Amino acid sequence: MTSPVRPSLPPLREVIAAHGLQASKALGQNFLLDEQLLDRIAAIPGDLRDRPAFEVGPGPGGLTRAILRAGARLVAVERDERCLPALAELAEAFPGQLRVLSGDAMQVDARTEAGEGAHIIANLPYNVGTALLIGWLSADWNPLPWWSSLTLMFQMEVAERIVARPGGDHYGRLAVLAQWRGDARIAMKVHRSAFTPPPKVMSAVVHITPKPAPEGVELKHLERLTAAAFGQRRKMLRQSLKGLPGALDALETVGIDPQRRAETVSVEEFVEVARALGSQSASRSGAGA
Ligand SMILES: C[S@@+](CC[C@H](N)C(=O)[O-])C[C@H]1O[C@@H](n2cnc3c(N)ncnc32)[C@H](O)[C@@H]1O
Repeated sequence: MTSPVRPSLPPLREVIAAHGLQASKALGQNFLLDEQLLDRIAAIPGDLRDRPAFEVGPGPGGLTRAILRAGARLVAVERDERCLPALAELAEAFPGQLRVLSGDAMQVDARTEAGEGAHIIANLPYNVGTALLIGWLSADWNPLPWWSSLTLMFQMEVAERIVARPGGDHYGRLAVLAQWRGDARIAMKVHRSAFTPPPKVMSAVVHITPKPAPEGVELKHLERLTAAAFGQRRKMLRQSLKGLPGALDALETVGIDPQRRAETVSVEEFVEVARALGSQSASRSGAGA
C-alpha cells in the first residue's frame, strides 16, 4: 500500500485568484478554503489509501486535495470548465491519483467511472444535491450497493431530513430512503462563515454507510407506501393509504394501528408494511396468472 503524498500546494485563495474562479451562484458555488477543515471532512469515510473515490463538483479543488492527501484514487466531475486548469495542476501534483471529468454529474455513470467500492465524498451543489443522493440511495443493493460510503455536505435543513427519526417535522420519505438499508448520521456541522462566499444557511456533512437490504422488500413498494403516507402526513394512515391498493390490508397484517399518522411510523415498521404489500401484490399477480 502506498503512503499518501503531501506535495506543497499554493493556498486555495491564490488558486482562485490565479484562475479567475469567482463563485457562480447559478452553479451553487460556495467554496471551502480551510485546509484543516477539508482534511477533517476527507477523514470521515475512514482509510482512503488506494481506495477508489468519487467527488462531485471539485471547483478550485479544496476538498479534492484533501481526498488526494488521504491517498484515494479519485474521479471528480466538474461542470464549470473554468475550474479545469486548476484541477489539471492538482492531477500533476498527485500523479496517477486524479482523473477529472468535465460535465454534469447528473449525466455521469459514477459506478462505471469511479469503480466498485468507491467512497463518494462531496460538497454538493445545492441545486442537484438531493437528486444525486436519491440516485445513489436507489442503486441496486445486492446485498450492498456499489459504493462504500457517502460523505456529503448539504444545507442543514436537508441534512436534518436525511437523518431524522420518527416524531418530528423533518421525518419523511428522505429519512426512510436513507435509513432502511443504511446508517445515516450528521458527522460534522459547518458554519456558514467557513464558505466563500458564505451561504445564507448553515451546512452539515452527512455520513451514510450501507447495510444489507432487508430481505423480501422491494424499493418500489417502500416508495409507493411512503409517497402515499407522507403525501398527507397530517392524516391518519387509514385515510392517507386509502388509494394504495393492498396498503390497508398490509397495515393490518403487520399489526399497525391505522389511526396512526405517517410521522409516528418507524423506518422498520415501514419496511414491514412494504414487505407485506409486496407479498400481497405477488400473490395477486400469481392468482391472475
Ligand atoms: C458547493 S461547490 C463545492 C466546491 C468545492 N468542492 C469546495 O468544497 O470548495 C459545488 C461545486 O459543484 C459544481 N457543480 C454544480 N453543478 C454541477 C453538476 N451538475 N455537475 C458537476 N458539478 C457541478 C460547481 O461548479 C462547484 O464547483
